[in-house]
Amino acid sequence: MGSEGLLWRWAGGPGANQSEGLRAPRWALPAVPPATPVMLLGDSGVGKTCFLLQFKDGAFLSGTFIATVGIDFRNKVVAVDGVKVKLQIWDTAGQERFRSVTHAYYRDAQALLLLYDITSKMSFDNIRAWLTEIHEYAQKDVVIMLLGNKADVSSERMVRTEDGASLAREYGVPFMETSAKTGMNVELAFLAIARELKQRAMQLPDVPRFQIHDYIEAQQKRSGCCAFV
Ligand SMILES: Nc1nc2c(ncn2[C@@H]2O[C@H](COP(=O)(O)OP(=O)(O)OP(=O)(O)O)[C@@H](O)[C@H]2O)c(=O)[nH]1
Repeated sequence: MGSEGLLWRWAGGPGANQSEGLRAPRWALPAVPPATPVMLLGDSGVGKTCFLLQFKDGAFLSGTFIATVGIDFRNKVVAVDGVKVKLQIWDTAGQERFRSVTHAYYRDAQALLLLYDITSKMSFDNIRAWLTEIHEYAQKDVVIMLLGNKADVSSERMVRTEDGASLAREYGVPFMETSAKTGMNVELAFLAIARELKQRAMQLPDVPRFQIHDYIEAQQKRSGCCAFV
């Protein structure tokens, strides 16, 4: 699959400081995009790459599972109330052996989509460990959303929707079940994040704060789909 590129600290990832790390030849440096970094996290196999590809290209690659190596990224521009927000979405490797690579990117991320697989109890049980890591490495005010992916495979469900919702409530983060295969709630997850980040950036003292939970619930009601926030 064509990738927009592996992300290197010197190669202009958002927040990347070019005095850090390796120096690349001038021709190899992409322009630094004015993009908002969003990171996909979760165990290997929960569907992070598919989730990103569904959002970016509206496609789902079934069949062979090719684990991500290190970290990869794609850009997508979304419109929030007529204002363009460029998301740079980092697809991280869920495998333990790449953890030290992904840790290096946490602090630059403005939003984190944390996925588990509703057919894998272990991926759900590991969410607490992921949240501990997030609190250790990410910015204090990073936007976090919990997503129970593969909701299309209901016959193999091992994690109840209520359990996902309850864990999200415990940590005070919004929650949705999603499917990278059917596209269910994929765009909504990114739009809610983009809206939250845009509102934060433009927050005026007298204007009430944007409520991401309310936004997701309203959008779900409008589409007649399944809100669990
Ligand atoms: N049915 C179904 N299968 C999915 C869904 N999302 C991903 N898959 C499948 O799950 C497997 C793993 O998907 P990936 O997107 O590669 O998983 P990942 O989280 O990126 O894995 P790492 O790169 O190792 O971290 C693949 O075989 C996908 O086809 C989904 O929403 N529904």
